[in-house]
Amino acid sequence: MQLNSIWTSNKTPVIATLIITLLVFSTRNIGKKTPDSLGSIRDLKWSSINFLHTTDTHGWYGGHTNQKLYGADWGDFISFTENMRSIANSQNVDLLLVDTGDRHDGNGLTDATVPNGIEALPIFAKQDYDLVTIGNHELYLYENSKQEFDFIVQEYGNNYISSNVEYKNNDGDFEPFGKKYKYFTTPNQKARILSFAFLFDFTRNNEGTKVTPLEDVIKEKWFLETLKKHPGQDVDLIVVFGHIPIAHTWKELLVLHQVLREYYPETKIQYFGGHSHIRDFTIFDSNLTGLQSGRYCESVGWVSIDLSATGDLSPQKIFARSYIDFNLNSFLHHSGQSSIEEFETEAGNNVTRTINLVRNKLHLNDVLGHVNRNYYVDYVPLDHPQNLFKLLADQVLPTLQPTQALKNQSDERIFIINTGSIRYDLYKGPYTIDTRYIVSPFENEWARITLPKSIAIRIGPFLNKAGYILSQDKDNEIDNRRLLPLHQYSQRLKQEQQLRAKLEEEPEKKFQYPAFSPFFSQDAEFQNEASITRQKLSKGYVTHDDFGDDGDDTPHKPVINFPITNVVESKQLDIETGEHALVDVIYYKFIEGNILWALKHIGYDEKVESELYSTTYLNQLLEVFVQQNEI
Ligand SMILES: O=c1ccn([C@@H]2O[C@H](COP(=O)(O)O)[C@@H](O)[C@H]2O)c(=O)[nH]1
Ligand SMILES: [Zn+2]
Ligand SMILES: [Zn+2]
Repeated sequence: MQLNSIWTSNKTPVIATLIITLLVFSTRNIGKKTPDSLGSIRDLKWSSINFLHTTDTHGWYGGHTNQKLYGADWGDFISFTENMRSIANSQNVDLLLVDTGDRHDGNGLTDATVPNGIEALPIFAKQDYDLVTIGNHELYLYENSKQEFDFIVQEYGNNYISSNVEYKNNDGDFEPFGKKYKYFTTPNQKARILSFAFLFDFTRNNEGTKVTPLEDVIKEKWFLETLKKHPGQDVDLIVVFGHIPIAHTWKELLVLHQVLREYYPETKIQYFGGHSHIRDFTIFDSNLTGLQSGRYCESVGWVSIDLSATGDLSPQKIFARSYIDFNLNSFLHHSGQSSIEEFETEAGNNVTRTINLVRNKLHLNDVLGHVNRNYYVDYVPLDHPQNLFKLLADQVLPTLQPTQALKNQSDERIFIINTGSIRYDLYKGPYTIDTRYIVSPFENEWARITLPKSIAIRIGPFLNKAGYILSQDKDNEIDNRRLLPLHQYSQRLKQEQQLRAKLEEEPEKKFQYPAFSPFFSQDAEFQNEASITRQKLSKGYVTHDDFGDDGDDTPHKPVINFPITNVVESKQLDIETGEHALVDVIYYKFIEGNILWALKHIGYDEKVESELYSTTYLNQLLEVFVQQNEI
């Protein structure tokens, strides 16, 4: 495909798109990995410099085996990027690949091994990234940090950047994961790029590592000297890519923005973010935008920047963004290929083969049980019968028994789990070894404290009242942000409110905005008419960002994310006993700091000592439950 036709792609006739789509469907092999929707795909806008971005992959390199919408695997992604690089080279523009961390925890491919990641990281590293950095999931366990330092940093060499995370070497000294920054020239356009990479202010890293908050780094000598060494006239673009949300509500990049603009008042700057698992694009100023590209190999982010654009322009004239669904329909479309044979590359196919071998070796498809219907993290409200937390709280957690004899065991128990410990929906169908890690990969043991009932019942509500952004208690180093899956605070909620408001303001547009979920509206008429207008679309991301709502490469019926609380409780209490009765409070050891923080703020001054309650991980408990019950 000629780049010219891509540049003018907005004018591409619908018929051409349909022909390509039909061709795509008629090719061998592809059906099993492509979504059923025949909806048209919005083209990418290419420019002088272009980026493909992944983040928070969490080991999903085998693709989503039961969701065709995200059915491509890492081998397909490698074929895609090879195709895209060819387009870029043929048009003498640049294409750079960026990843912003979190490669562990969330899929059998990474977590069913000891140490976790030992099979998945070499697969990830087959992708030829230009810029790679670290996420918090590379830092919980020392063994993962060591893999990162010994393997990923070595694999990517000068392309691995971390401006604020360090590793303790054999001499006991801290040295950066990779380089602290990179200044380089792009191969085709010869653009001069200065690049930094930051992790958010993460405090639960293992002792073999060190995270310096961004707010401190920007005062450090090396950082300021680097800015001075590369003044504005020597820099065509600054790229800051990091494991930090790009949302306006997140302070760190705003702080960085102030400093960068002092030194580079007019230089074009692009942020790439991560961690909160959403698609998002934000405008910081007319020459600075941020892109965030979702999670779990559901999305590949795209941003293109016109480096030649000068003058007082709106950011829309300089930057363009897209969120590409991680499937072969999208990959073929954007690479301009009409058949799988043309699209696939040798390197991509080799990686697909390796993934299949590893999945078989790890028995990820082995069936352990069966689930009769879907259970969702947040596509339904917390009290809905198909809410996964409701299933856990009502039925699964009460089956947990202590793994050892405990003194003074109470018949009354309250279980508290942080909702962030559940990573993904539980789908109808076979419950496999893979499912075990997809739903909850963490190997968190359970702790118990015994408290008067009047106190015990206040912990959960107190933690749920603690806000997300403002909940840090620096004195105690407690950060309640960790309790909740961050996408709950995503742009999506804000945007949905905007959409609702829009519907109210412009009732005539009502049916242009489909219902957000089957549970959103009680209005049957709305449901029926909306479903007529969207019958051709599959359910998926509908992203509303600072550039509007046309960023998703594939139009979808939107899903809603209902608000969920920081923690969910399961209570086994006796209404006959009084407020002084002793209750066992059982929680993951992982959130003990938060529990003690809540007790302190509730005003409970007694000394509390926790004991090990159980070594049965939540995913083991769930697995036995699925095997023994019809759910
Ligand atoms: O052992 C653990 C480690 C982490 N969590 C939860 O995970 C999320 C953070 O994941 P991101 O992918 O970085 O967003 C956070 O909510 C932690 O509480 C856990 O539950 N157990
Ligand atoms: Zn993540
Ligand atoms: Zn993260």
